[in-house]
Amino acid sequence: MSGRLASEYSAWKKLQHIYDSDKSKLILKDLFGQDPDRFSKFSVEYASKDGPDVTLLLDYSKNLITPPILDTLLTLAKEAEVETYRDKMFAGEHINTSEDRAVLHVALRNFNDFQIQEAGTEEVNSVLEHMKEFSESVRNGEWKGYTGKTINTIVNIGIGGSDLGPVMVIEALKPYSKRDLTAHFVSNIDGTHIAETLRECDPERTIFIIASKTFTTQETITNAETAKEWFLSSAKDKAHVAKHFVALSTNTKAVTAFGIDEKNMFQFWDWVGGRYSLWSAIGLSIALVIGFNNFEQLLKGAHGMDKHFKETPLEKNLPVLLALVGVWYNDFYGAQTHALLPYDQYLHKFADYFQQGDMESNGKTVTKGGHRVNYETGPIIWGAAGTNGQHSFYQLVHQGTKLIPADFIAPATTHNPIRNSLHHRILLSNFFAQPEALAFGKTEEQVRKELGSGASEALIKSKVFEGNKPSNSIMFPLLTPATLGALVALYEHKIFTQGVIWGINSFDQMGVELGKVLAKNILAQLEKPEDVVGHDSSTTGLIHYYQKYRKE
Ligand SMILES: O=P(O)(O)OC[C@H]1O[C@H](O)[C@@H](O)[C@@H](O)[C@@H]1O
Repeated sequence: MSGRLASEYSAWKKLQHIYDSDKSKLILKDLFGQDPDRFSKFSVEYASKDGPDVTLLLDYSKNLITPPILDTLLTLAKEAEVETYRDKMFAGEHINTSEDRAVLHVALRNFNDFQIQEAGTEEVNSVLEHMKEFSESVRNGEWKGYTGKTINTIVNIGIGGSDLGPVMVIEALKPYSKRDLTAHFVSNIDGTHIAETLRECDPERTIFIIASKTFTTQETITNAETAKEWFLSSAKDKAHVAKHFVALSTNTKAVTAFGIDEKNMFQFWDWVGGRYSLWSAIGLSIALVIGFNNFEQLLKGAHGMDKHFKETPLEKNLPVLLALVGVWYNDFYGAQTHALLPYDQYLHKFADYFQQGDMESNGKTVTKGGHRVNYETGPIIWGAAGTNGQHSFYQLVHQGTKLIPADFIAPATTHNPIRNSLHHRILLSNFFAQPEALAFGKTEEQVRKELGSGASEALIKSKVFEGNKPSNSIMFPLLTPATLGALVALYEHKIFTQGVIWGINSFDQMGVELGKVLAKNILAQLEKPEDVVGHDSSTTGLIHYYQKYRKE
Protein backbone atom coordinates (compact mmCIF):
# COMPACT_ATOMS: atom_id res chain seq x y z
CA MET A 1 0.00 0.00 0.00
CA SER A 2 3.02 2.14 -0.22
CA GLY A 3 1.76 2.87 -3.70
CA ARG A 4 4.88 1.37 -5.25
CA LEU A 5 4.48 -0.87 -8.24
CA ALA A 6 4.78 -4.47 -7.11
CA SER A 7 6.74 -5.33 -10.22
CA GLU A 8 9.58 -3.12 -8.97
CA TYR A 9 10.30 -5.29 -5.92
CA SER A 10 13.34 -7.49 -6.30
CA ALA A 11 11.37 -10.46 -4.93
CA TRP A 12 8.79 -9.94 -7.69
CA LYS A 13 11.51 -10.06 -10.33
CA LYS A 14 12.95 -13.16 -8.71
CA LEU A 15 9.53 -14.83 -8.71
CA GLN A 16 9.17 -14.05 -12.41
CA HIS A 17 12.56 -15.61 -13.01
CA ILE A 18 11.67 -18.73 -10.99
CA TYR A 19 8.38 -19.02 -12.83
CA ASP A 20 10.03 -18.74 -16.23
CA SER A 21 12.76 -21.24 -15.48
CA ASP A 22 11.03 -23.74 -13.19
CA LYS A 23 7.41 -23.79 -14.24
CA SER A 24 7.69 -27.14 -15.99
CA LYS A 25 9.21 -28.65 -12.84
CA LEU A 26 6.39 -27.59 -10.59
CA ILE A 27 4.37 -30.77 -10.72
CA LEU A 28 2.38 -31.62 -7.62
CA LYS A 29 2.78 -35.36 -8.12
CA ASP A 30 6.56 -34.98 -8.14
CA LEU A 31 6.65 -32.46 -5.31
CA PHE A 32 4.70 -34.83 -3.07
CA GLY A 33 6.77 -37.79 -4.28
CA GLN A 34 10.02 -36.01 -3.45
CA ASP A 35 8.99 -34.94 0.03
CA PRO A 36 6.95 -37.19 2.29
CA ASP A 37 6.72 -34.34 4.80
CA ARG A 38 5.13 -31.92 2.40
CA PHE A 39 1.83 -31.77 4.30
CA SER A 40 3.49 -30.88 7.60
CA LYS A 41 5.76 -28.34 5.93
CA PHE A 42 2.94 -26.61 4.11
CA SER A 43 0.13 -26.60 6.63
CA VAL A 44 -0.58 -24.48 9.70
CA GLU A 45 -3.00 -24.98 12.50
CA TYR A 46 -4.45 -21.86 14.02
CA ALA A 47 -5.67 -21.90 17.61
CA SER A 48 -7.14 -18.81 19.23
CA LYS A 49 -5.06 -17.49 22.10
CA ASP A 50 -7.88 -16.14 24.22
CA GLY A 51 -11.62 -15.69 23.80
CA PRO A 52 -13.70 -18.54 22.47
CA ASP A 53 -11.88 -21.65 21.31
CA VAL A 54 -11.35 -21.63 17.60
CA THR A 55 -9.10 -23.90 15.63
CA LEU A 56 -8.57 -23.86 11.90
CA LEU A 57 -6.33 -25.96 9.72
CA LEU A 58 -4.92 -24.46 6.55
CA ASP A 59 -3.37 -27.04 4.27
CA TYR A 60 -1.63 -25.25 1.43
CA SER A 61 0.55 -28.16 0.39
CA LYS A 62 -1.39 -28.75 -2.85
CA ASN A 63 0.01 -25.54 -4.31
CA LEU A 64 2.57 -25.19 -7.08
CA ILE A 65 5.21 -23.97 -4.69
CA THR A 66 8.51 -25.15 -3.25
CA PRO A 67 10.28 -23.88 -0.13
CA PRO A 68 12.37 -21.39 -2.19
CA ILE A 69 9.22 -20.07 -3.91
CA LEU A 70 7.49 -19.63 -0.57
CA ASP A 71 10.57 -17.89 0.82
CA THR A 72 10.58 -15.50 -2.11
CA LEU A 73 6.88 -14.82 -1.69
CA LEU A 74 7.53 -14.07 1.98
CA THR A 75 10.34 -11.74 0.97
CA LEU A 76 7.90 -10.01 -1.35
CA ALA A 77 5.54 -9.45 1.59
CA LYS A 78 8.44 -7.98 3.57
CA GLU A 79 9.57 -5.77 0.70
CA ALA A 80 6.02 -4.49 0.25
CA GLU A 81 6.01 -3.70 3.98
CA VAL A 82 2.93 -5.77 4.73
CA GLU A 83 3.80 -5.73 8.44
CA THR A 84 4.22 -1.96 8.54
CA TYR A 85 0.91 -1.36 6.75
CA ARG A 86 -0.84 -3.94 8.91
CA ASP A 87 0.38 -2.07 11.99
CA LYS A 88 -0.72 1.22 10.49
CA MET A 89 -4.20 -0.20 9.99
CA PHE A 90 -4.42 -1.39 13.58
CA ALA A 91 -3.07 1.95 14.80
CA GLY A 92 -5.86 3.84 13.02
CA GLU A 93 -3.65 5.59 10.47
CA HIS A 94 -5.55 6.86 7.46
CA ILE A 95 -4.48 4.10 5.10
CA ASN A 96 -7.59 4.72 2.96
CA THR A 97 -5.75 7.61 1.39
CA SER A 98 -8.19 8.62 -1.36
CA GLU A 99 -10.92 9.19 1.24
CA ASP A 100 -8.52 10.16 4.00
CA ARG A 101 -9.99 7.61 6.40
CA ALA A 102 -8.82 5.07 8.89
CA VAL A 103 -9.71 1.42 8.24
CA LEU A 104 -10.85 0.07 11.53
CA HIS A 105 -13.28 -2.81 11.21
CA VAL A 106 -10.85 -4.48 13.64
CA ALA A 107 -11.90 -1.87 16.25
CA LEU A 108 -15.48 -3.15 16.08
CA ARG A 109 -14.44 -6.49 17.52
CA ASN A 110 -11.58 -5.35 19.70
CA PHE A 111 -13.14 -5.62 23.18
CA ASN A 112 -10.71 -3.00 24.51
CA ASP A 113 -7.70 -5.16 23.66
CA PHE A 114 -5.53 -3.26 21.16
CA GLN A 115 -4.94 0.43 21.78
CA ILE A 116 -6.64 2.23 18.92
CA GLN A 117 -6.76 6.03 18.64
CA GLU A 118 -9.54 7.23 16.39
CA ALA A 119 -12.65 9.27 17.04
CA GLY A 120 -15.64 6.99 17.37
CA THR A 121 -13.83 3.91 18.62
CA GLU A 122 -14.73 4.88 22.18
CA GLU A 123 -18.41 4.61 21.19
CA VAL A 124 -18.21 1.03 19.89
CA ASN A 125 -19.17 -0.55 23.19
CA SER A 126 -22.18 1.68 23.74
CA VAL A 127 -23.54 0.86 20.27
CA LEU A 128 -23.05 -2.83 21.03
CA GLU A 129 -24.95 -2.28 24.27
CA HIS A 130 -27.78 -0.59 22.34
CA MET A 131 -27.87 -3.52 19.89
CA LYS A 132 -27.99 -5.92 22.82
CA GLU A 133 -30.89 -4.16 24.52
CA PHE A 134 -32.87 -3.82 21.32
CA SER A 135 -32.30 -7.35 20.05
CA GLU A 136 -33.13 -8.85 23.42
CA SER A 137 -36.34 -6.89 23.79
CA VAL A 138 -37.51 -7.97 20.33
CA ARG A 139 -36.51 -11.58 20.92
CA ASN A 140 -38.12 -11.86 24.33
CA GLY A 141 -41.32 -10.18 23.22
CA GLU A 142 -41.02 -7.01 25.30
CA TRP A 143 -40.87 -4.90 22.14
CA LYS A 144 -44.37 -4.64 20.79
CA GLY A 145 -45.76 -3.47 17.48
CA TYR A 146 -48.34 -0.70 17.17
CA THR A 147 -51.24 -2.99 18.04
CA GLY A 148 -49.46 -4.52 21.02
CA LYS A 149 -48.37 -7.71 19.26
CA THR A 150 -44.88 -9.20 19.44
CA ILE A 151 -42.52 -9.07 16.45
CA ASN A 152 -42.18 -12.20 14.31
CA THR A 153 -40.52 -10.78 11.16
CA ILE A 154 -37.62 -8.49 10.43
CA VAL A 155 -36.86 -7.01 7.04
CA ASN A 156 -33.37 -5.67 6.47
CA ILE A 157 -33.40 -3.11 3.67
CA GLY A 158 -29.88 -2.46 2.44
CA ILE A 159 -27.59 -3.29 -0.46
CA GLY A 160 -23.95 -4.25 -1.00
CA GLY A 161 -22.13 -4.12 2.29
CA SER A 162 -25.35 -3.32 4.09
CA ASP A 163 -26.88 -6.59 2.94
CA LEU A 164 -24.40 -9.28 1.94
CA GLY A 165 -22.68 -9.76 5.30
CA PRO A 166 -25.84 -10.21 7.37
CA VAL A 167 -27.33 -12.48 4.67
CA MET A 168 -24.24 -14.67 4.60
CA VAL A 169 -23.88 -14.87 8.39
CA ILE A 170 -27.55 -15.53 9.10
CA GLU A 171 -27.49 -18.38 6.59
CA ALA A 172 -24.21 -19.70 7.99
CA LEU A 173 -25.39 -19.64 11.59
CA LYS A 174 -28.89 -20.97 11.07
CA PRO A 175 -28.44 -23.64 13.76
CA TYR A 176 -28.21 -20.79 16.28
CA SER A 177 -31.23 -18.90 15.01
CA LYS A 178 -34.52 -18.15 16.68
CA ARG A 179 -36.70 -20.18 14.43
CA ASP A 180 -39.88 -18.20 15.08
CA LEU A 181 -38.31 -14.93 13.93
CA THR A 182 -38.24 -14.71 10.15
CA ALA A 183 -35.59 -12.52 8.52
CA HIS A 184 -36.02 -11.13 5.03
CA PHE A 185 -33.49 -9.12 3.07
CA VAL A 186 -34.51 -6.62 0.45
CA SER A 187 -31.68 -5.17 -1.60
CA ASN A 188 -32.59 -4.87 -5.27
CA ILE A 189 -34.32 -1.75 -6.57
CA ASP A 190 -36.42 -4.08 -8.72
CA GLY A 191 -39.87 -3.63 -7.15
CA THR A 192 -40.29 -7.38 -7.30
CA HIS A 193 -37.93 -7.78 -4.39
CA ILE A 194 -39.86 -5.64 -1.94
CA ALA A 195 -43.27 -6.60 -3.34
CA GLU A 196 -42.64 -10.31 -2.86
CA THR A 197 -41.24 -9.71 0.61
CA LEU A 198 -44.12 -7.53 1.79
CA ARG A 199 -46.55 -10.26 0.75
CA GLU A 200 -45.06 -12.35 3.53
CA CYS A 201 -45.17 -9.66 6.22
CA ASP A 202 -47.79 -8.63 8.75
CA PRO A 203 -47.48 -4.86 9.37
CA GLU A 204 -48.42 -5.34 13.01
CA ARG A 205 -45.54 -7.77 13.62
CA THR A 206 -42.73 -6.59 11.32
CA ILE A 207 -39.70 -4.43 11.99
CA PHE A 208 -37.89 -2.78 9.08
CA ILE A 209 -34.20 -2.26 9.52
CA ILE A 210 -32.98 0.41 7.12
CA ALA A 211 -29.30 -0.34 6.69
CA SER A 212 -27.22 2.20 4.83
CA LYS A 213 -23.88 3.66 5.77
CA THR A 214 -24.50 6.81 3.76
CA PHE A 215 -28.30 6.74 3.90
CA THR A 216 -28.29 8.13 0.38
CA THR A 217 -28.19 4.90 -1.63
CA GLN A 218 -31.02 5.12 -4.15
CA GLU A 219 -32.08 1.49 -3.93
CA THR A 220 -32.23 1.46 -0.15
CA ILE A 221 -33.99 4.77 0.30
CA THR A 222 -36.57 3.93 -2.37
CA ASN A 223 -37.23 0.50 -0.86
CA ALA A 224 -37.43 2.05 2.61
CA GLU A 225 -39.97 4.63 1.46
CA THR A 226 -42.03 1.90 -0.18
CA ALA A 227 -41.94 -0.10 3.05
CA LYS A 228 -43.02 2.99 5.03
CA GLU A 229 -45.90 3.66 2.64
CA TRP A 230 -47.01 0.03 2.89
CA PHE A 231 -46.78 0.13 6.66
CA LEU A 232 -48.70 3.39 6.99
CA SER A 233 -51.45 2.11 4.74
CA SER A 234 -52.31 -0.18 7.67
CA ALA A 235 -50.98 1.70 10.69
CA LYS A 236 -52.22 5.13 9.50
CA ASP A 237 -50.60 7.15 12.27
CA LYS A 238 -47.00 8.26 11.60
CA ALA A 239 -46.25 7.96 15.31
CA HIS A 240 -46.31 4.17 14.87
CA VAL A 241 -43.24 4.30 12.61
CA ALA A 242 -41.04 4.44 15.73
CA LYS A 243 -42.14 0.92 16.73
CA HIS A 244 -41.45 -0.56 13.30
CA PHE A 245 -38.51 1.25 11.68
CA VAL A 246 -34.92 1.44 12.84
CA ALA A 247 -31.86 2.70 11.00
CA LEU A 248 -28.23 1.57 10.83
CA SER A 249 -26.15 4.41 9.50
CA THR A 250 -23.40 6.97 9.91
CA ASN A 251 -25.72 9.75 8.68
CA THR A 252 -27.93 11.01 11.54
CA LYS A 253 -29.30 13.93 9.56
CA ALA A 254 -30.62 11.80 6.69
CA VAL A 255 -32.00 9.20 9.12
CA THR A 256 -34.05 11.75 11.05
CA ALA A 257 -35.15 13.42 7.82
CA PHE A 258 -36.53 10.04 6.73
CA GLY A 259 -38.67 10.03 9.86
CA ILE A 260 -36.77 7.60 12.04
CA ASP A 261 -36.29 8.66 15.62
CA GLU A 262 -32.63 9.16 16.60
CA LYS A 263 -33.07 6.78 19.50
CA ASN A 264 -33.93 4.06 16.97
CA MET A 265 -30.73 4.69 15.11
CA PHE A 266 -27.65 2.51 15.51
CA GLN A 267 -24.52 4.44 14.72
CA PHE A 268 -21.32 3.50 13.02
CA TRP A 269 -18.43 5.51 11.67
CA ASP A 270 -16.74 6.44 8.42
CA TRP A 271 -13.78 4.19 9.25
CA VAL A 272 -16.01 1.14 8.71
CA GLY A 273 -16.06 0.22 5.02
CA GLY A 274 -19.41 -1.10 3.77
CA ARG A 275 -17.98 -4.49 2.85
CA TYR A 276 -16.31 -4.73 6.27
CA SER A 277 -19.37 -3.65 8.24
CA LEU A 278 -21.12 -6.82 9.34
CA TRP A 279 -19.33 -6.40 12.68
CA SER A 280 -20.90 -2.98 13.20
CA ALA A 281 -24.51 -1.87 13.70
CA ILE A 282 -25.04 -3.36 10.21
CA GLY A 283 -25.00 -6.70 12.06
CA LEU A 284 -28.20 -5.85 13.96
CA SER A 285 -30.25 -8.37 11.96
CA ILE A 286 -27.65 -11.00 12.89
CA ALA A 287 -27.98 -10.17 16.60
CA LEU A 288 -31.77 -10.34 16.28
CA VAL A 289 -31.74 -13.73 14.62
CA ILE A 290 -28.96 -15.56 16.50
CA GLY A 291 -29.06 -13.57 19.74
CA PHE A 292 -26.60 -11.00 20.98
CA ASN A 293 -24.38 -13.52 22.78
CA ASN A 294 -23.80 -15.43 19.57
CA PHE A 295 -23.16 -12.17 17.72
CA GLU A 296 -20.55 -11.37 20.33
CA GLN A 297 -18.97 -14.79 19.80
CA LEU A 298 -18.75 -14.01 16.10
CA LEU A 299 -16.92 -10.78 16.92
CA LYS A 300 -14.62 -12.49 19.38
CA GLY A 301 -13.75 -15.20 16.88
CA ALA A 302 -12.79 -12.48 14.42
CA HIS A 303 -10.75 -10.69 17.06
CA GLY A 304 -8.77 -13.88 17.65
CA MET A 305 -7.86 -13.92 13.95
CA ASP A 306 -6.97 -10.20 14.13
CA LYS A 307 -4.55 -11.01 16.90
CA HIS A 308 -3.08 -13.86 14.90
CA PHE A 309 -2.67 -11.62 11.85
CA LYS A 310 -1.12 -8.86 13.93
CA GLU A 311 1.25 -10.95 16.01
CA THR A 312 2.27 -14.05 14.05
CA PRO A 313 5.43 -14.16 11.94
CA LEU A 314 4.60 -14.06 8.26
CA GLU A 315 5.62 -17.64 7.57
CA LYS A 316 2.99 -18.96 9.99
CA ASN A 317 0.43 -16.24 9.37
CA LEU A 318 -2.65 -17.74 7.75
CA PRO A 319 -4.00 -14.66 5.95
CA VAL A 320 -0.51 -13.87 4.65
CA LEU A 321 0.02 -17.39 3.36
CA LEU A 322 -3.33 -17.41 1.58
CA ALA A 323 -2.54 -14.02 0.09
CA LEU A 324 0.90 -15.04 -1.14
CA VAL A 325 -0.14 -18.22 -2.90
CA GLY A 326 -2.95 -16.18 -4.44
CA VAL A 327 -0.44 -13.64 -5.79
CA TRP A 328 1.64 -16.48 -7.22
CA TYR A 329 -1.25 -17.69 -9.43
CA ASN A 330 -2.77 -14.30 -10.12
CA ASP A 331 0.42 -12.59 -11.21
CA PHE A 332 2.72 -15.28 -12.48
CA TYR A 333 0.48 -18.13 -13.66
CA GLY A 334 -2.04 -15.66 -15.08
CA ALA A 335 -5.00 -17.19 -13.26
CA GLN A 336 -7.99 -14.90 -13.69
CA THR A 337 -10.28 -16.28 -11.03
CA HIS A 338 -10.29 -17.79 -7.59
CA ALA A 339 -12.99 -20.20 -6.47
CA LEU A 340 -14.36 -20.43 -2.94
CA LEU A 341 -15.85 -23.87 -2.45
CA PRO A 342 -17.32 -24.47 0.98
CA TYR A 343 -18.41 -28.03 1.67
CA ASP A 344 -21.04 -26.81 4.08
CA GLN A 345 -24.53 -25.92 2.94
CA TYR A 346 -24.68 -23.28 5.67
CA LEU A 347 -21.89 -21.43 3.86
CA HIS A 348 -23.76 -21.29 0.57
CA LYS A 349 -23.55 -17.47 0.52
CA PHE A 350 -19.85 -17.35 1.36
CA ALA A 351 -18.64 -16.82 -2.22
CA ASP A 352 -21.33 -14.18 -2.86
CA TYR A 353 -20.18 -12.33 0.22
CA PHE A 354 -16.54 -12.35 -0.76
CA GLN A 355 -17.34 -11.33 -4.30
CA GLN A 356 -17.95 -7.90 -2.87
CA GLY A 357 -15.34 -8.29 -0.13
CA ASP A 358 -12.53 -9.10 -2.52
CA MET A 359 -13.57 -7.66 -5.88
CA GLU A 360 -14.69 -4.27 -4.56
CA SER A 361 -11.51 -4.07 -2.48
CA ASN A 362 -8.91 -5.17 -4.97
CA GLY A 363 -10.52 -4.55 -8.36
CA LYS A 364 -8.30 -1.52 -9.00
CA THR A 365 -5.96 -0.46 -11.82
CA VAL A 366 -4.03 2.36 -10.23
CA THR A 367 -1.73 2.28 -7.25
CA LYS A 368 -2.14 4.55 -4.27
CA GLY A 369 0.50 6.69 -5.89
CA GLY A 370 -1.65 7.06 -9.04
CA HIS A 371 0.40 4.81 -11.32
CA ARG A 372 -1.27 2.31 -13.62
CA VAL A 373 -0.29 -1.18 -12.58
CA ASN A 374 1.55 -3.36 -15.09
CA TYR A 375 0.37 -6.61 -13.48
CA GLU A 376 -2.89 -8.19 -12.47
CA THR A 377 -4.68 -7.12 -9.29
CA GLY A 378 -7.76 -8.67 -7.68
CA PRO A 379 -9.01 -11.99 -9.04
CA ILE A 380 -12.61 -12.74 -10.01
CA ILE A 381 -14.14 -14.49 -7.02
CA TRP A 382 -16.80 -17.09 -7.52
CA GLY A 383 -17.97 -20.40 -6.15
CA ALA A 384 -20.79 -22.45 -4.76
CA ALA A 385 -21.38 -24.89 -1.98
CA GLY A 386 -20.08 -28.43 -2.51
CA THR A 387 -21.27 -30.87 -3.79
CA ASN A 388 -23.59 -28.81 -6.00
CA GLY A 389 -20.68 -27.26 -7.86
CA GLN A 390 -19.35 -30.71 -8.73
CA HIS A 391 -22.47 -31.35 -10.78
CA SER A 392 -22.23 -28.05 -12.55
CA PHE A 393 -18.93 -26.29 -13.17
CA TYR A 394 -16.27 -28.71 -11.88
CA GLN A 395 -15.98 -30.23 -15.36
CA LEU A 396 -14.23 -27.05 -16.46
CA VAL A 397 -12.13 -26.88 -13.31
CA HIS A 398 -10.87 -30.43 -13.91
CA GLN A 399 -10.52 -30.57 -17.66
CA GLY A 400 -10.96 -27.05 -19.01
CA THR A 401 -8.10 -24.97 -20.34
CA LYS A 402 -8.06 -22.49 -17.47
CA LEU A 403 -6.15 -22.63 -14.24
CA ILE A 404 -8.58 -22.10 -11.39
CA PRO A 405 -7.00 -21.99 -7.94
CA ALA A 406 -9.61 -22.91 -5.34
CA ASP A 407 -10.13 -22.95 -1.60
CA PHE A 408 -11.96 -25.99 -0.28
CA ILE A 409 -13.55 -25.28 3.09
CA ALA A 410 -15.21 -27.80 5.39
CA PRO A 411 -16.19 -28.49 8.99
CA ALA A 412 -15.07 -31.83 10.45
CA THR A 413 -18.45 -32.26 12.12
CA THR A 414 -21.95 -31.20 11.25
CA HIS A 415 -24.88 -29.57 13.03
CA ASN A 416 -27.09 -32.14 11.34
CA PRO A 417 -25.60 -35.57 11.98
CA ILE A 418 -28.61 -37.30 10.52
CA ARG A 419 -28.41 -41.02 9.76
CA ASN A 420 -25.41 -41.29 12.02
CA SER A 421 -23.59 -38.61 10.01
CA LEU A 422 -23.85 -40.60 6.82
CA HIS A 423 -24.52 -37.44 4.81
CA HIS A 424 -21.56 -35.71 6.37
CA ARG A 425 -19.21 -38.59 5.66
CA ILE A 426 -20.28 -38.60 2.02
CA LEU A 427 -19.91 -34.81 1.87
CA LEU A 428 -16.42 -34.96 3.36
CA SER A 429 -15.34 -37.83 1.16
CA ASN A 430 -16.06 -35.47 -1.76
CA PHE A 431 -14.26 -32.62 0.00
CA PHE A 432 -11.17 -34.83 0.30
CA ALA A 433 -11.49 -36.35 -3.17
CA GLN A 434 -11.84 -33.22 -5.26
CA PRO A 435 -8.55 -31.51 -4.35
CA GLU A 436 -6.84 -34.88 -4.72
CA ALA A 437 -8.31 -35.39 -8.18
CA LEU A 438 -7.42 -31.84 -9.18
CA ALA A 439 -3.85 -32.16 -7.98
CA PHE A 440 -2.98 -35.61 -9.21
CA GLY A 441 -5.33 -36.21 -12.09
CA LYS A 442 -5.44 -39.40 -14.10
CA THR A 443 -2.84 -40.34 -16.69
CA GLU A 444 -3.34 -41.66 -20.18
CA GLU A 445 -1.77 -44.97 -19.13
CA GLN A 446 -4.32 -45.37 -16.36
CA VAL A 447 -7.15 -44.64 -18.75
CA ARG A 448 -5.77 -47.07 -21.36
CA LYS A 449 -5.50 -49.81 -18.79
CA GLU A 450 -9.04 -49.21 -17.58
CA LEU A 451 -10.60 -49.13 -21.02
CA GLY A 452 -8.66 -52.05 -22.45
CA SER A 453 -7.85 -52.51 -26.11
CA GLY A 454 -10.43 -51.43 -28.60
CA ALA A 455 -11.10 -48.06 -27.01
CA SER A 456 -10.75 -45.23 -29.46
CA GLU A 457 -7.90 -42.78 -29.06
CA ALA A 458 -10.43 -39.96 -28.81
CA LEU A 459 -12.24 -41.63 -25.95
CA ILE A 460 -8.97 -42.30 -24.15
CA LYS A 461 -7.89 -38.68 -24.47
CA SER A 462 -11.23 -37.39 -23.25
CA LYS A 463 -10.91 -39.33 -20.02
CA VAL A 464 -7.47 -38.05 -19.08
CA PHE A 465 -7.20 -35.60 -16.18
CA GLU A 466 -4.04 -33.57 -16.54
CA GLY A 467 -4.04 -32.74 -12.83
CA ASN A 468 -1.61 -30.28 -11.31
CA LYS A 469 -4.47 -27.96 -10.40
CA PRO A 470 -3.73 -26.19 -7.12
CA SER A 471 -5.96 -25.73 -4.10
CA ASN A 472 -5.98 -24.84 -0.44
CA SER A 473 -7.99 -26.82 2.07
CA ILE A 474 -9.36 -25.24 5.21
CA MET A 475 -10.92 -27.33 7.96
CA PHE A 476 -12.33 -26.61 11.40
CA PRO A 477 -14.16 -28.74 13.95
CA LEU A 478 -17.65 -27.20 13.59
CA LEU A 479 -19.10 -24.03 12.09
CA THR A 480 -19.73 -22.05 15.29
CA PRO A 481 -20.24 -18.28 15.50
CA ALA A 482 -16.65 -17.79 16.68
CA THR A 483 -15.26 -20.02 13.95
CA LEU A 484 -17.19 -18.14 11.30
CA GLY A 485 -15.86 -14.87 12.72
CA ALA A 486 -12.31 -16.16 12.42
CA LEU A 487 -12.90 -17.49 8.91
CA VAL A 488 -14.29 -14.19 7.65
CA ALA A 489 -11.47 -12.21 9.29
CA LEU A 490 -8.98 -14.62 7.70
CA TYR A 491 -10.22 -13.65 4.23
CA GLU A 492 -10.47 -9.96 5.11
CA HIS A 493 -6.80 -9.93 6.04
CA LYS A 494 -5.88 -11.98 3.00
CA ILE A 495 -7.48 -9.27 0.85
CA PHE A 496 -5.64 -6.59 2.84
CA THR A 497 -2.29 -8.31 2.36
CA GLN A 498 -2.76 -8.67 -1.39
CA GLY A 499 -3.81 -5.03 -1.64
CA VAL A 500 -0.62 -3.95 0.12
CA ILE A 501 1.51 -6.05 -2.21
CA TRP A 502 -0.20 -4.64 -5.30
CA GLY A 503 0.18 -1.11 -3.95
CA ILE A 504 -3.52 -0.32 -4.31
CA ASN A 505 -6.11 1.18 -1.97
CA SER A 506 -8.32 -1.75 -0.96
CA PHE A 507 -10.70 0.50 0.93
CA ASP A 508 -12.31 2.85 -1.55
CA GLN A 509 -14.80 1.90 -4.30
CA MET A 510 -14.69 4.65 -6.90
CA GLY A 511 -15.68 2.12 -9.54
CA VAL A 512 -19.30 2.04 -8.37
CA GLU A 513 -19.83 5.76 -8.95
CA LEU A 514 -19.98 6.31 -12.72
CA GLY A 515 -22.95 4.00 -13.35
CA LYS A 516 -24.89 5.68 -10.52
CA VAL A 517 -24.42 9.12 -12.05
CA LEU A 518 -25.40 7.99 -15.55
CA ALA A 519 -28.51 6.21 -14.22
CA LYS A 520 -29.63 9.37 -12.46
CA ASN A 521 -29.31 11.33 -15.67
CA ILE A 522 -31.15 8.66 -17.68
CA LEU A 523 -33.97 8.42 -15.11
CA ALA A 524 -34.80 12.05 -15.86
CA GLN A 525 -34.99 11.27 -19.61
CA LEU A 526 -37.22 8.21 -19.55
CA GLU A 527 -40.54 10.01 -19.98
CA LYS A 528 -40.42 11.14 -23.63
CA PRO A 529 -38.32 10.09 -26.66
CA GLU A 530 -37.38 13.71 -27.33
CA ASP A 531 -35.82 13.93 -23.85
CA VAL A 532 -33.28 11.21 -24.68
CA VAL A 533 -30.18 13.21 -25.50
CA GLY A 534 -26.46 12.98 -25.13
CA HIS A 535 -26.06 9.21 -25.58
CA ASP A 536 -24.49 6.89 -28.10
CA SER A 537 -26.85 5.27 -30.63
CA SER A 538 -26.94 1.97 -28.72
CA THR A 539 -28.05 3.53 -25.43
CA THR A 540 -30.52 5.78 -27.23
CA GLY A 541 -31.93 2.81 -29.17
CA LEU A 542 -32.41 0.79 -25.99
CA ILE A 543 -34.20 3.63 -24.21
CA HIS A 544 -36.44 4.20 -27.23
CA TYR A 545 -37.33 0.50 -27.24
CA TYR A 546 -38.36 0.79 -23.58
CA GLN A 547 -40.44 3.89 -24.33
CA LYS A 548 -42.39 1.98 -27.00
CA TYR A 549 -43.62 -0.47 -24.37
CA ARG A 550 -43.81 1.52 -21.15
CA LYS A 551 -47.25 1.60 -19.63
CA GLU A 552 -47.08 4.02 -16.72
O1 LIG B 1 -24.49 1.29 3.00
P1 LIG B 1 -24.68 2.18 1.83
O2 LIG B 1 -24.13 3.55 2.05
O3 LIG B 1 -26.14 2.22 1.43
O4 LIG B 1 -23.87 1.58 0.62
C1 LIG B 1 -24.16 0.37 0.01
C2 LIG B 1 -23.10 0.01 -1.01
O5 LIG B 1 -23.05 1.07 -1.96
C3 LIG B 1 -22.07 0.99 -2.99
O6 LIG B 1 -22.37 -0.05 -3.88
C4 LIG B 1 -20.69 0.79 -2.45
O7 LIG B 1 -20.28 1.95 -1.85
C5 LIG B 1 -20.69 -0.37 -1.46
O8 LIG B 1 -19.42 -0.47 -0.87
C6 LIG B 1 -21.72 -0.18 -0.40
O9 LIG B 1 -21.70 -1.28 0.47
